[in-house]
Amino acid sequence: MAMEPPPRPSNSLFDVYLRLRPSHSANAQRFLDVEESEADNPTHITIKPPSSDHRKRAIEKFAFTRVFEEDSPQMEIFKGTGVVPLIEGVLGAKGRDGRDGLLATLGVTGSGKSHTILGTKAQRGLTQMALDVLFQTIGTQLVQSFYGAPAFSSLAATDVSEAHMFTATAFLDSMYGDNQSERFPSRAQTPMPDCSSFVTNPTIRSKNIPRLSALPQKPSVHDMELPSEPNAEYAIIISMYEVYNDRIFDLLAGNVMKSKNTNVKRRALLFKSTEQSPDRKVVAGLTKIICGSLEEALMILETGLMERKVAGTGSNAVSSRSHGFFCVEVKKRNAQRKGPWSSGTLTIVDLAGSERARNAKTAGATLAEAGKINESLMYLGQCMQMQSDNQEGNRQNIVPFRQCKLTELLFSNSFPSSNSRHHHHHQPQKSIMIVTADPKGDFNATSQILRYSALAREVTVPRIPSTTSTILSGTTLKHATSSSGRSTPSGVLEELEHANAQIARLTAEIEVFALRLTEETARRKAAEQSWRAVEEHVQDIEQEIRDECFAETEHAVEQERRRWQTAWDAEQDHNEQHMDRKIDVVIKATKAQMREEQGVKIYEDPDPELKERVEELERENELLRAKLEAKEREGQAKSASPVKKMRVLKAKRWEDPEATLRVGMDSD
Ligand SMILES: Nc1ncnc2c1ncn2[C@@H]1O[C@H](COP(=O)(O)OP(=O)(O)OP(=O)(O)O)[C@@H](O)[C@H]1O
Repeated sequence: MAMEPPPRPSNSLFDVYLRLRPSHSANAQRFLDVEESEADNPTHITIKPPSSDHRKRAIEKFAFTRVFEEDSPQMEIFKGTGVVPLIEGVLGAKGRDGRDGLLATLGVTGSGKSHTILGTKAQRGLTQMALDVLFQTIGTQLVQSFYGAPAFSSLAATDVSEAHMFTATAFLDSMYGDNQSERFPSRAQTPMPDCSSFVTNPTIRSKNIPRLSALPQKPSVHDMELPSEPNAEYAIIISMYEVYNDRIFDLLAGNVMKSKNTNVKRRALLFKSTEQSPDRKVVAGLTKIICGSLEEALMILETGLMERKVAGTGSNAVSSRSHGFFCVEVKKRNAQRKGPWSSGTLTIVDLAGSERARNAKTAGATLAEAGKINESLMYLGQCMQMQSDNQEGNRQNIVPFRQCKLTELLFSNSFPSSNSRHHHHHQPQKSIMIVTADPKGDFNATSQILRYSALAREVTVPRIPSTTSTILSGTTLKHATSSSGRSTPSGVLEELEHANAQIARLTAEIEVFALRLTEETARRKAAEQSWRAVEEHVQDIEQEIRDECFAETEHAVEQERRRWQTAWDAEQDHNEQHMDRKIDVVIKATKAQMREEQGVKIYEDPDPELKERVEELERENELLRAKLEAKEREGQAKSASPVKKMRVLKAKRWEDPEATLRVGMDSD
């Protein structure tokens, strides 16, 4: 790749900075050098494989937006990497939406990512400085955000991500217990709210409470106030999550810290489009905290970091195994007219350290984890390479950011959505990547990161000093060179020299080819992997479609069956009725015929009146029988003989009028 002049206009979507850290090991060999620059700030570095590695001699040169050397303090990084313009973008121009900003650090484990972005016990990182500048700029224009304040409900209503929204005071109270809120007074002077979704666990209180006084105050940014809109009111909403094994976990839900159990099952969140945000994906269901002061925001940050650390101790206490996301939403609206809130988000990302799986003395789950980290960083590398190719203006490649959660979260806001007519007001996100490196650290891991993150790269192979000339320079033999081709000593030497030069050139070429081959192999593997991922995705989609089609067909078949059944039943009824009518007609016709032909008396079905009459007679009969029995009992009592009694009963035998009818019908 030809070397490009690197300092690109800062309005490009993606800037990549390199920060070198002072090395621990004084004796280790340095493999990275910063090139002197004619401009004020260096932009190029070269790396040479350590001399212990005899096989490789290629020198690689990389270009960055700017290179910060070992002695650069935090403040220089803050001012020199464009974080301040990023914050200005998030605040937005007058009357306009803010522009989303992304600040991320990338580097080998231990190269200084967390040091840069989150600071140390003694020094603040870029995150704390950025928060300070934000709160300082907004000053008294920050809204009252307590429960019941008009701003609180309107902010909660504006959220499109199905978030659980809390005020900082309520959140901190729920995390650390009673009365803690007095220690971090909100500008809003929040009354004690009802915060039912958090259950205070008194056992974890005192130990974990981050102490504000213990947090570093330096470097100070008190002289860095940015312009704000005079008649606007602002709100600052913070959320934090981590991406671990390609799954998203809320860092402010307090799951791990509250249960004390580091293996507590955490619910993964989805990155999806919601009902209120159909054209833009968001992390749905996060805990979001409305902050009333810088102190509150810092406490929230510490709380989320603690959760990340505690959740991570199960696997590795030292290195960050997850990608940490810290999001600051800045909302703005007219203070008098109120109206809708506009919004811009600053996302700060502490990426997991890249390391070679075989270097990590880990096994099982942790190894799989390392695999996931490397995989997601590899996808990130692909995206960054394509992005930088695109920015060079050569080609317009599609950046394959949908390959994993990490790249999706980092890049999906960087491009206009395919459905751009819906959110034309969203400017693409501006991103800053700070690559950290130890110039005396792990050569292989560092060079890999530099290769895919640099804005431009060039490989050269230095000429090897010819062995002949080395021999010659060490001897007193100084023959005149001969080009005649005769086998004079000087002619042989010349040929030898020539051959050696060719060997050196070919060796150099082989080396460049070997390097290219390694890269191409890595690219092929990456392409194969993404191909497999796409295939799996396609299979999933196919299965989904099959399932859907199956369900639909089942439904349609069932509906059709029911419709058919109803029709069949109706048809049956109709047929039966028809048949009955036919039988009636036949019976009537037959009867009429018989009457005509044979003069036979035909008994008709008893008509209803006759039936009533029969029933009446039956009842009467019943009555009479009862009377009769009564009389007989009376007679018995007067000592009539039993035989005589029987005779009386037989003589009185009652006749069933229907029997007569039945006889008539039988003969029908
Ligand atoms: N520029 C620097 N100046 C001084 N000390 C530094 C610098 N960068 C890093 N360090 C120190 O080196 C150690 C490791 O750095 P850090 O934790 O930031 O690495 P990391 O890249 O975040 O690692 P991991 O991927 O494991 O999280 C820390 O003690 C940190 O303070």
